[in-house]
Amino acid sequence: MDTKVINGNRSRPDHPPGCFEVVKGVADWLLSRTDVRPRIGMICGTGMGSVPGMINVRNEFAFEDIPHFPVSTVKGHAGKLILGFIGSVPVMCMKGRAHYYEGYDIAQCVLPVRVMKECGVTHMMISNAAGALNENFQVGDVMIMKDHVNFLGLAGVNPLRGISDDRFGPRFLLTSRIYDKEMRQMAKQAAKELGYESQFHEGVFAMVGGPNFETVAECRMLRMMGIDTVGMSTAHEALAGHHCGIKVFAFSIVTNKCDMEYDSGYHISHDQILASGFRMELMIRMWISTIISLLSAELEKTKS
Ligand SMILES: O=P(O)(O)O[C@H]1O[C@H](CO)[C@@H](O)[C@H]1O
Ligand SMILES: Nc1nc2[nH]cnc2c(=O)[nH]1
Repeated sequence: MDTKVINGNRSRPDHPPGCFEVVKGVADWLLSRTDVRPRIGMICGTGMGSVPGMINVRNEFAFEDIPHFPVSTVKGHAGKLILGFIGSVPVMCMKGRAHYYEGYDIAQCVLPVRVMKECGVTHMMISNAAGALNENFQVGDVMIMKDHVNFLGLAGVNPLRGISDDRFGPRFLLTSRIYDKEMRQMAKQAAKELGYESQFHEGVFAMVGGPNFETVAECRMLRMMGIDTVGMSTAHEALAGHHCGIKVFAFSIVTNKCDMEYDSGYHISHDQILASGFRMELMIRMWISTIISLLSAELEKTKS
């Protein structure tokens, strides 16, 4: 595969970014450079930059050095793909992600998820920094995603749009059970074992296009719709993962509350969001390693 193509101009009409040949080519490129055969795929979002520190690293690649990979331009997203082990579990972990608002096609945004699948990933853990709409959520809390409202997907900005290739998954996909029940159960059990229960919730996330934060009217509308947290990532990745048969687990770290009142003097910035995330990293690391040790028994059972 040609690795010298420049990011942002890497697709050809006969090889669109989401096509199977490109995805397989990227997976083969990676697998030929590592001995790790990953089972868990991780996407670490804003504020989770040090979470991959728990990995016993075997190989690390900058996104820009991986053919076709979308490169993150957002502060706090290192743009590194790590292959290694958490305990005895082989993992593939993205330290940062590229977002739709950075200008990528939605199919390019989910290319790493499909590459994970082709590399052997069976379970995925995705994080996002999000604003809380639910009045009971506090900054520093975590919300396990039970479901999502994908505003982009509903409007047709959907990674499943375009030529349908059965090697990924079906044309028409059932999405009422995207977030794996067993993994959510393990995550709740892990929070309980660690004594974190009071900070953990389960709820509904909304993905919006960004990059602006929401108006007061938008926040009120989202809350009226029953949405608990809002962010600018994850739903498309979860959708692509579910589509290709990966078991998906995702969570929001609550980095801010949303602005529900006019003239409230409310202020939020990406730097504040990053700082809120950093404060939660130790807790998240403990929690994730507990989930992975609970998951490792299931992974053993399905070892090829
Ligand atoms: O979704 P992640 O990558 O965690 O990042 C969230 O934080 C950024 C805003 O501060 C946005 O990119 C939003 O999507
Ligand atoms: N859209 C959106 N994304 C976020 N990411 C972190 N906080 C927020 C927020 O309040 N809104």
